Amino acid sequence: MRVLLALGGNAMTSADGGARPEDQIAAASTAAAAVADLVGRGVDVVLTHGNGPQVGNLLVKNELAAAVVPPVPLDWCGAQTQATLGFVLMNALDAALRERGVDRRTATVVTRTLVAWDDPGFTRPTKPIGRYLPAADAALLVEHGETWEDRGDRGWRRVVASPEPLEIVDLAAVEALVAAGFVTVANGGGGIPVVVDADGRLRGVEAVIDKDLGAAVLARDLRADVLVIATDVPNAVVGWGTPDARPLGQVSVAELRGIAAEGHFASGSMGPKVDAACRFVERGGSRAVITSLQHITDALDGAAGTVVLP
Ligand SMILES: Nc1ncnc2c1ncn2[C@@H]1O[C@H](COP(=O)(O)OP(=O)(O)O)[C@@H](O)[C@H]1O
Ligand SMILES: NC(=O)OP(=O)(O)O
Repeated sequence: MRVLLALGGNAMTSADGGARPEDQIAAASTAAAAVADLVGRGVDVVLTHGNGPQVGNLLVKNELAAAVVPPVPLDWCGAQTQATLGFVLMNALDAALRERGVDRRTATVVTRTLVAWDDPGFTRPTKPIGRYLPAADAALLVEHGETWEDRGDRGWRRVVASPEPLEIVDLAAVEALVAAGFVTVANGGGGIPVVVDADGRLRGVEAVIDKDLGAAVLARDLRADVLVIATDVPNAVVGWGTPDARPLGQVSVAELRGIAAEGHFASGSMGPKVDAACRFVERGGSRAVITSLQHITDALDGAAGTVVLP
């Protein structure tokens, strides 16, 4: 069985959202243990990951240091997060595989994803990145031209352009590594967004793709049997935050689309996960799962998580 496992930003930082190197190394180690268990059971795992906290933090560093060293654009920051998180994940995976006596190598592909130059996402920022701030601090940055959004209890968060992922440019490289037996990390942060210029060249664009929507494209193109979206909650929940909250177990894609249309899944968090799971199944995937890292093995056995079926 081939599984495309998408690790959320929450699986790559500490429980309180900490993104210090030690937080990320510890979180990667927890995620790697779950992945190595699956690989040890004979599951063919391809990994992708979020980069929202990390890419937002890098952007801030660039902006603060702009008077001293040349700042780099957001797509460069995205590429840097793929490399850094790939490196952290490979170290963690190598150790977890070795501890279990599983003889598999790891690799990371710096992956570009094609987007349309005229995607409406470029004019209407929707992707939350970086740290949370109190409303008053966010208001100061809005005065400087940034777009910030109220994200509820945790505060305000910067939002940036997030175009639709159309095609994984480096799919062949990912396929070659997977076929050669590497546990492969690819398309981190949904892929580095690129457009085709008039002269046919690829050029990076300043945006952050939603990693769950990118994962749905990669899972389809790798002909994965299952897309697993790992986050910090065991299920997608109908009536989230209300006394009538009800975790979803097995659900058909048509039923889940109907529930989503009623507004049960927040944009920028559970909304894109549900959309990605539905897209994968609608495009021929046999199963998509939304659950927490702790439950992925049970979820693959159909005993946990929100399992989306045709
Ligand atoms: N209907 C819902 N069911 C479950 N979780 C929800 C729902 N609506 C919003 N959420 C929030 O979505 C979060 C997961 O999304 P997100 O924080 O973007 O995850 P990740 O960083 O792991 O990709 C949960 O922690 C929860 O707070
Ligand atoms: N690129 C992206 O969707 O990252 P997060 O999952 O960390 O928000």
